[in-house]
Amino acid sequence: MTFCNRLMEENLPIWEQCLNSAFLQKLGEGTLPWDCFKGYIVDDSLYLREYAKVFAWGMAKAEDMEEIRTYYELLSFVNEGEGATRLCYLERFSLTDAVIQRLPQRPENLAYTRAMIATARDGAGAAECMMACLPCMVSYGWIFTRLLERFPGVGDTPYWPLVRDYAGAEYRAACERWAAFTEKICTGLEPARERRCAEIFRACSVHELRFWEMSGRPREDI
Ligand SMILES: Cc1ncc(CN)c(N)n1
Repeated sequence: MTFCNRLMEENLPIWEQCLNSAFLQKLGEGTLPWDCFKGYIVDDSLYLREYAKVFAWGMAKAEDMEEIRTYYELLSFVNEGEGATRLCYLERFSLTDAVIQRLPQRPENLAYTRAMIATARDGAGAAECMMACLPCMVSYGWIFTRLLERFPGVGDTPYWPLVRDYAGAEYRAACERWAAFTEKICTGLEPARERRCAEIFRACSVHELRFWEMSGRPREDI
């Protein structure tokens, strides 16, 4: 089994808990309070801004152009794809990106992005950087594919554009590319560094869970 497949398998119980969170279950059923969804979109837009900085650290420490191009591709996928859906939702909430950029991240969100940025900044190189950002990418692909299987009716809810982004073939193909790149840079790591990488992957999977739990509560400042 590849290193990435092993990490994903080990972290599936945490991703299951994400899928079973009140937020995602209600989203699938179409009963999620609009206020909670609004809070999620705002926090996630702030999260994606901070997430971009993880790649900046990756680029700053890169050893060759292929690595830089990979971070660049990841960043533009996140910015143009995920960012675009969030902008559409913000418009539906009569909010603008400029307004929400001044809002604080909620504590669970801040703890997550701080940990990711510190990992990429202080890590030895690409392996640690990818460990910090991979759970974000691949857990969403896994979760939303299962969500759509469990709740096919989600296609008739206002949450469909979000679900479609992550349950689709394009996102799956992108996750496979990123996992393949990660596999390449993690092949042959010495055991202590491999263990450290597995710890980062797990810690970020737990941060994902905390983010979903947080999203079950509405923000009070919008
Ligand atoms: C918190 C979080 N985690 C993951 C994703 C999907 N890249 C996201 N948009 N937000």
